[in-house]
Amino acid sequence: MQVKRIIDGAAASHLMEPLTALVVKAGEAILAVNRAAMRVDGKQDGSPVTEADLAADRIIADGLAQLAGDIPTLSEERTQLASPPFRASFFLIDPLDGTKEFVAGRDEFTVNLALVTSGVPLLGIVSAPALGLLWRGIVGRGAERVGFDGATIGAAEPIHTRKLPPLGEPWIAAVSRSHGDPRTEAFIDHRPSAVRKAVGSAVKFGRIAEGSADIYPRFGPTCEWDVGAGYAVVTAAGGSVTDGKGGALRFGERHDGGFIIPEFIAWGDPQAARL
Ligand SMILES: Nc1ncnc2c1ncn2[C@@H]1O[C@H](COP(=O)(O)O)[C@@H](OP(=O)(O)O)[C@H]1O
Ligand SMILES: [Mg+2]
Repeated sequence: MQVKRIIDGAAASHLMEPLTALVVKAGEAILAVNRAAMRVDGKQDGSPVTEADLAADRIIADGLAQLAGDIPTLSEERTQLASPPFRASFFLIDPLDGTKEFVAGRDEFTVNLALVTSGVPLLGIVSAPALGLLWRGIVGRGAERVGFDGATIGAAEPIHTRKLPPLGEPWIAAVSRSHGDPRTEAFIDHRPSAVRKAVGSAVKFGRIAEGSADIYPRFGPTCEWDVGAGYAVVTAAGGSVTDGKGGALRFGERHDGGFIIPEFIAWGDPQAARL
């Protein structure tokens, strides 16, 4: 029987640099694709997939096999190969999050990579290749923002979420540019002084983690690979990510092969979750 590996925070910290290099390499492959000439296919769920999604997925799959081949992986582009539930540690990957942004020629798309242990994201990297910026963190060990140019990775800068501004002062709600929904709108409408900021993909989690946005509510469905890496980064930076009612989220544990997260809220200031 295969021994299932449990990666803790200390072991995860040894993986952070090689995983960062891998995510940056996947981003280079995405940027190398000519968006004007590429083919855009539709997936069964209606979302687009391009050669860039597949190229990034291949690089990450090969890299993870070399780096930690005994840890299972769940990728958006390879769900048929996954065998949930994942009880120990597994990698959770969205090789190109915000494909609609990418196809539309905008810059807010990301490579998301999380290491989940016992149902909870522990390590996360959210990389925005076209912005030359990534956000990364390990829960309990802090979060960082790192600039990069091609394969050259700059110095890491510690980041922290910010406290919710005092009552009456404006605060920023990050919202999807491509997938609005009425319940998210109502949630924000109920909170006075909230200013909406449309941001594509998991860049929203990065903005919460660095303290330039306060809340990212999402009352429409996303998938576990859209959220796992951002969950770890925001939590490591001092925030929290909950279900729509403030309860815990779990990852990789569903038996039915579904990976939908019906709703979640990322909070920069965990105290604000009580608002
Ligand atoms: N109805 C739905 N069901 C599942 N996931 C959805 C969805 N609508 C949007 N998403 C997810 O939201 C992501 C885009 O986020 P945003 O709207 O914040 O830019 C998409 O990621 P992909 O681009 O990787 O497919 C997609 O997976
Ligand atoms: Mg996605």
